[in-house]
Order: sequence, then structure tokens, then C-alpha cells
Amino acid sequence: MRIVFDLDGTLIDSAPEIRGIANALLAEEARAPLTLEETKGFIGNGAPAFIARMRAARDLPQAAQDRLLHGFEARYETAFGLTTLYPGVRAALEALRREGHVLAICTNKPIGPTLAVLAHLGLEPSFDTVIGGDSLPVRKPDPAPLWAAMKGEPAVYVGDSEVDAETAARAGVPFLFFTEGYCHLPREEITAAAMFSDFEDLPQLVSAFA
Ligand SMILES: O=C(O)COP(=O)(O)O
Ligand SMILES: [Mg+2]
Repeated sequence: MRIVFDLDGTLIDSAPEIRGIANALLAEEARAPLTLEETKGFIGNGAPAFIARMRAARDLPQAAQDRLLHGFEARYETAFGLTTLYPGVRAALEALRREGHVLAICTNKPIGPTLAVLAHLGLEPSFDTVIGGDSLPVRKPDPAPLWAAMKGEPAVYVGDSEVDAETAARAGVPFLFFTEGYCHLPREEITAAAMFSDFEDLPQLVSAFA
């Protein structure tokens, strides 16, 4: 079976990194920095939505959107120092591959920084297919990116947010909800086939769907 993963808030804890980039931009605009909680609240619908939410929170005009997005993307591909894998991710991915599953990624993070951070973590060879937020004309919660990552095979989708739950539902695949990421709804409002808080439990969970 194909196991498709979201990236930010699911495999990697990237909010400190994204916060650092945002705060460098905000300093240039003479605006107060984002807290980590604000940053987590703005992640999930891709880079343009992140910048729009940051602008709204710091009273920056729509006219600054393109300039800020450009500055964000320019820094995003080379910023790794604050990004970590959630505990147990590497071992879980190895176990799933050993069991014969094919792994893929479907994220709203732009494809440039997605491939860069996977390479930095030495994980690029683990994934058969990687779909980023700008790989297709549409992004999650549209189901098309998830379908692209599935390549027509039976799959489950593993993600951390209400955007991922909606994407999986619209794509018609079971959703496995990782509860330790950046979800913006209470966990009881997320419709999931299963939920987990520790990657050690994922291989066992997946076996129920294979
Ligand atoms: O870039 C984002 O806003 C979210 O990325 P994700 O889809 O990997 O959670
Ligand atoms: Mg996510």
C-alpha cells in the first residue's frame, strides 16, 4: 500500500524555522515578531496563505504580499537549522518500507523547500513521489495533489491538520491523524480513521488498512 504523508507538523516540526524566517521579514518591516503559537496557527494552507495571515496579524497591506512572499521563499530553501523530525519518524519510515509499503509526500509547503529539507534530513530516497504546494495549479484541501501522490494505488493519508482531514475525505482515502502537529481545531472535531501521538505506533496502525 501507499502511505502518503503531510510534511509540516507531521514528519517535521518546522514551526520554529518558519517563525525565524517570518520574524526576519517582520523586522525589516518594523513590526513585532510572531510567537511560536501564532506561527503554528498560520501554517497549513501554503506559503501565500501564511504570508496573508502574517500581514493581517501585523497590519501589513495587501500591496506588500508579493514582496513578502518573495522574501519568504528566498529564505525558505536554505533554512534548516531549527527544523527537526518528530521523535520516531525515521524508524517508522524505515519499518514501513521494510514491510513493503511505498512512501510519498503531499504537502502544501512549496516544492523547492520541501525537496531541500528532505535532502538535508537524508530522507529524499525514502519517498517515491513528492508533491508540493505549488506542484499543481491547486493545493490541499483540493484532492488533486493527494491523488497525484497516490499514482492510482490504494493509500492512506497521514497528516496533522483539518486541511489534511478534508483533503483525505475529498480524495476518498482513510485519514490517520497525528495529534502533535499544528491542527487548528479541537481533536474531537477531526474526522479520522485512526489517530496517534507517537510514530512508534504508526506501523501497527497502518497494518489495519493494508
Ligand atoms: O506550508 C504549509 O502551510 C503547510 O504545509 P503542510 O501541508 O506540510 O502541513
Ligand atoms: Mg501539516
